[in-house]
Amino acid sequence: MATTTMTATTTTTPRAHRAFNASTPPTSALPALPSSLSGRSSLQNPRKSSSLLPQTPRAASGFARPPSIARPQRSSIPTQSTPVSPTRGPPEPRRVVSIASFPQPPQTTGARVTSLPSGHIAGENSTPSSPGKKNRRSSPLARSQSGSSGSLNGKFARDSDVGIMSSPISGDSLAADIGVFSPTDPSLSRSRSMDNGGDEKEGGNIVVSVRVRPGGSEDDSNPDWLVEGRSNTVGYRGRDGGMYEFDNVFTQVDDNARVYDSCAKRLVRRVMEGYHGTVFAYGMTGTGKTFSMQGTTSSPGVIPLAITDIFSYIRETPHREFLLRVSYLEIYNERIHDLLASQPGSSGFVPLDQQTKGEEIKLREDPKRGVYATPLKEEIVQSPTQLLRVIARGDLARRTGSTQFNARSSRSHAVVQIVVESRERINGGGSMTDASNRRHAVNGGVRVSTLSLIDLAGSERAAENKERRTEGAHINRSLLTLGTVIARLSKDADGKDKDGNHLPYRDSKLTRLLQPALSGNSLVSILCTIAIPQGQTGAAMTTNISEQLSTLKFAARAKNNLVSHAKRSEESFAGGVDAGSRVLLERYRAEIQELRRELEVQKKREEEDLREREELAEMAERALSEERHGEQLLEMQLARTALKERIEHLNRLILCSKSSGVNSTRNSFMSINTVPLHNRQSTSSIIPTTTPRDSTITTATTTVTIRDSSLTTTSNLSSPASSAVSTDPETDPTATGFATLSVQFQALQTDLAEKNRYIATLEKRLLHARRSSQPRTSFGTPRTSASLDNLHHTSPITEHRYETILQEKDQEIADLRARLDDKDRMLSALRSQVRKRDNATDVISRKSASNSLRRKESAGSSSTYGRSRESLMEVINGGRFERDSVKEDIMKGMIPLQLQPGVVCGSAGNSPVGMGLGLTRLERRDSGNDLSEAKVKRLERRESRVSGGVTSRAGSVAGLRHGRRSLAGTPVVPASGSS
Ligand SMILES: Nc1ncnc2c1ncn2[C@@H]1O[C@H](COP(=O)(O)OP(=O)(O)OP(=O)(O)O)[C@@H](O)[C@H]1O
Repeated sequence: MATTTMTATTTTTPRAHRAFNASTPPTSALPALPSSLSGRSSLQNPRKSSSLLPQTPRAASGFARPPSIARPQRSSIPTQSTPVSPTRGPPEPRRVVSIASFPQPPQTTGARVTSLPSGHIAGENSTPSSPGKKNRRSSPLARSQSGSSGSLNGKFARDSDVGIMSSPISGDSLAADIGVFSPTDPSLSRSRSMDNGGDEKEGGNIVVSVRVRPGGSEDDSNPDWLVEGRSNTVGYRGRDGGMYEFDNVFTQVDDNARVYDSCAKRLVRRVMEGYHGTVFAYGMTGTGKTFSMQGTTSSPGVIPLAITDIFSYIRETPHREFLLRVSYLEIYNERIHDLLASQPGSSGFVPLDQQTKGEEIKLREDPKRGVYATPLKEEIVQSPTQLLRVIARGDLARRTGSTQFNARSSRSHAVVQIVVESRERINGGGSMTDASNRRHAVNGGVRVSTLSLIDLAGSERAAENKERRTEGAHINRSLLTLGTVIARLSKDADGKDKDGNHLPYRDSKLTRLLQPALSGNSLVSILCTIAIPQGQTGAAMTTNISEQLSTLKFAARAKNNLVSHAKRSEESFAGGVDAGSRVLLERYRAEIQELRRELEVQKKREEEDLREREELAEMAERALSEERHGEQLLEMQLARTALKERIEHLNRLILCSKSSGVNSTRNSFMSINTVPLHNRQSTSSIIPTTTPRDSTITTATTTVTIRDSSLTTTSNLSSPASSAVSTDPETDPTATGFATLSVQFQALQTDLAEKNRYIATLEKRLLHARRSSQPRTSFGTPRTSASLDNLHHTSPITEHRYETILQEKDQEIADLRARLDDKDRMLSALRSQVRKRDNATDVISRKSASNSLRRKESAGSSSTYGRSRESLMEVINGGRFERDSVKEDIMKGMIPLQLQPGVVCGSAGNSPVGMGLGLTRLERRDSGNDLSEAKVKRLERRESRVSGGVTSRAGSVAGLRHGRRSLAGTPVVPASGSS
């Protein structure tokens, strides 16, 4: 942005003490507050402690008060030296530099407005004085003059640090030509009272400072001006000039941090303690008011630094709780606008003609609140960042425009008001965010204080632009009113002029708004900004110098006339707080308590709800678990039943395999086999568990036994003697064998039916188990599925058990099926045997008939024998055997002949095969088979021989006899012998 000649050439920007970023406020601890203003040593300021600085001698006391501001008093400079404060320790040795030693100004002083008289401004032989600010404050000019020899040496001394060429002037001439306006001793004493922390004293709460803006050129010097930061003096040697002393004089090199520390920091702290405070910047346009109040990112001004300090104070004061609210207004053309309510443009700078005017704010007066603007938006802020953002928003809405001296001139008075409410806390040490600490906060009074930070619009004498002129007129009028009010203020007449007349606060909105501060209810810090005129000539220079002098005079009046008897604000208590009270802290506290109560109620309600929900969930869970339990019970029952049945079944099997008499004796065999299988359970209880493999073996054994029984029947074929017996079931062992087979058959039938039933039951249950588990895994509702999942996931053992049971069932079914097959085979074998038995019976009966016939024939008739033989062969070959298999078996000798159990015979006519008594199992003998074959062949051969010759007939008969004897059980005699 372009600047005017005054600003565009600025090259030396003071460096900030600390970096500052509005978006990221410093969080680190701020430097400790100075204990008192007077306590600051000049050593803290490098500039002031610089040995290069021209040192002014100290005066013992201040100046006498000038009779009028318009005409500064001439040299009534005391000569005694400055007393050393006992509290400050030994004074710092100072190099006394007389202003007379300054180099002479150039002779061509066209730029200088006035001709300064020659002479010394400071004595060379001044005594060292304390560097303390307090001492320095006490009439620097007086000090300088008291230390001087009374005359200026005619030389100019260059204050290299300040950059001001000072003209050597005599004290008298200085007194005559420079308007020396100094706050007199009484006001200084009041200033000191604030420095010492005496907050109840009448004076001392007004701080007036002057800041000199750096010039545009490298050589900021102007021999007509004296700016003495060390002695807080500023003077002009020209016409209407004078030397002024203030609480603070900031030179061109002083930065914003130093300005804040010296003129606002303590005031801010006092505000936090409950005092009202006002800081405002006054000066001609372009002299650095906004720069001082707002600052820049690299050099934050009074407002951001105050905000930082406010929050630092809150952090450091745990025994109180605070509430901050901020408002931001501007007085533009004598109208008040709420800068927080207006909507600025998206860009930072909004031209005046584009800016919308917000609702006009009226000023009201209240005995408690004083003068206040309404309606005004107040925002409650909780952090420095938030507060800075709010103010930055207001800055964007502020009216600015270009003036001759400032490209972006503030065309309005801007007032930031920060209301601080605070209240003591009973437990002091806790955190504000700690709920328990907040709960224990004492219900004490709330203290309300206001910090007003005001950036006034700059006064401007001449403006070319009409709009600027209008604005300037308003600005100037309000500033004039302000000056008038301050000029007419009387320390002794409370809020009235010395004649007792009311002060014209109402003549402008600015003075109206500042009334509480100006009338003494507030601590006040006034920062007046000036710029040493440079590069101007003629009327412009004259005007400019006049403006700067006017500012100095204003500052001098303020310092001289302003009175503050600010008291710490009273605490207002909760009892008196109504809904419209300003004490928001109390209202909020009440609201918070109310909300907390509501929260408690809500919490209780939620807890009840939760409890109810939990109960419901518990019930539902219980129902679900009952259902699940029922299912589990059912499954367990099924499993148990299946297991029981399996045990029973196994027991049954065991009993079968373990029956002691089954394989030992015939009787036991018979007794076992005659007892139906299903009735054997009574003896099973004593038998331990066995395996299915055992049962299979047992079954196989049984099968063999049955086969043995069938052999009995077959053996009867060649035993005519026993055939008669065998027809009698009571006595004939063969008949007994038939009965056994029949009983066995029945028992097996029964067992088979039982097994079938058992298999059917198992299959049914298996089907049921699969059906009940299938929907849960694939088609079940989410809940059922979930319950199954629960079952599965929470009980893998159960799942595994079911798997095992199912596998066992399958295995069992397979076993049973295998056994069934065995039974089937047994049955078919039995059936086959039964049929064979029937056939055999038939054959035996036929054989008996044949034998009787042969006996008849053997009595002497060969024809009879021939018929008998034929009939035998007919029996054998004539197809009277119903089944070829039996015939073949007999023919091949596959079925050993057994007359009775235990007796095995070979074929007739051959050597005896052997006798085995007590054998229950007959094994096939190949020799026997061979014998049968041989026998048949022999018979065939003999048959051919019979047909061929008689001699062979006798042998055949003998053979037959032998065969009959064999069948009768007689010892076998070799056939050859008989023949
Ligand atoms: N101490 C300083 N150091 C560096 N630059 C400064 C200083 N004071 C003022 N300036 C610069 O001078 C210009 C004008 O300053 P500023 O806007 O603060 O003046 P002002 O008094 O507020 O003017 P107006 O009354 O017109 O608003 C700005 O560019 C600012 O940066």
